[in-house]
Amino acid sequence: MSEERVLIGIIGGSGLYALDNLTVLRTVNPLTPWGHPSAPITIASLPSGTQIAFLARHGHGHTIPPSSVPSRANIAALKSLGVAAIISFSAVGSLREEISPGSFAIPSQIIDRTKGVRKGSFFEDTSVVAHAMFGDPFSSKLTGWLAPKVEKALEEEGKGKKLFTDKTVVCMEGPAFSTRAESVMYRQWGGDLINMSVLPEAKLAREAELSYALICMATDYDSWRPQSDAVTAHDVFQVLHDNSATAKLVLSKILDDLQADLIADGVKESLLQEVGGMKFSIMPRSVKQKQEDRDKLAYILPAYFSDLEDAVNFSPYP
Ligand SMILES: CSC[C@H]1O[C@H](OP(=O)(O)O)[C@H](O)[C@@H]1O
Ligand SMILES: Nc1ncnc2[nH]cnc12
Repeated sequence: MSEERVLIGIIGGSGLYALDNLTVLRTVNPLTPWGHPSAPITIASLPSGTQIAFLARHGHGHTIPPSSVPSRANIAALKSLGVAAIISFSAVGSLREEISPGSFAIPSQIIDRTKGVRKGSFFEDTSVVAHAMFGDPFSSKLTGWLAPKVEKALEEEGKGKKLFTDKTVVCMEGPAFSTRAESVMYRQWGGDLINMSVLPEAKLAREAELSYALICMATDYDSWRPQSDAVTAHDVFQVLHDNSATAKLVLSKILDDLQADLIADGVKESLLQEVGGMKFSIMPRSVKQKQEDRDKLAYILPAYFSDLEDAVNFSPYP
């Protein structure tokens, strides 16, 4: 398959609305069966020629609150462009003293504290039932690949920012921040970080068989520290700017390597381990499944739902 396919998707969260020093090739705004993404997606090229797709989760100008992010359209749109791996960024609160604001973290687990108001599955409202495997909600191969590279990039930046791995992120509904009691409770539950964005994004990436990793940038200590004021949006904004500069630097140092490893022979067994993962998650075909629903799902999973011959030849691998 052509190396020009856009394999890497970047989702920018609060404070990360665009990437610098890239050549913008075009912007696209695919109309998916779940609507348009949060914002037009920028297809940009690194100096090496590596192309990436960048999407601002909250829209340009940050107009979309966490509960209203069109995550299904976002993931479906990235998949439609040929993206195979997503690196998603999130501004998070820290639930641990050692994860000071400015620190970076790549979590391995999620605790779901959203309230059921977000559409959380591509299969919702269809006649097709599926249960994605989600015990390990992030791509362990992609997070394992990222960790040493991000750590090295942070060291090279020289600002003393640390990277934490194997952490648990609590995803709350918002938009108000947690109460002090909730914040203390999340710590007791084993939460290390807190945001409002990783769900259903991570679940949808899994359903679309995309490798997905989250890079968290701590902006505050949430509200569990008895001696400190409870978090405010102002606290978050103060740290966002510096964090997003670091995120851009990290990306500039790792994207070419990621592209190379995604297209390297044999890597499909590792970095893209999610491909094929839905095979045993979807209930067997039944006459009760509506054709229109199968057609809709073919947008993200052509290998299982497209009745066209093309589907046989569709390769999710680069
Ligand atoms: C601006 S504070 C709360 C807001 O920030 C985080 O956004 P994102 O994950 O997109 O960086 C958090 O999840 C909340 O949506
Ligand atoms: N304390 C916090 N709670 C939820 N989301 C956040 N994003 C940044 N800080 C946060």
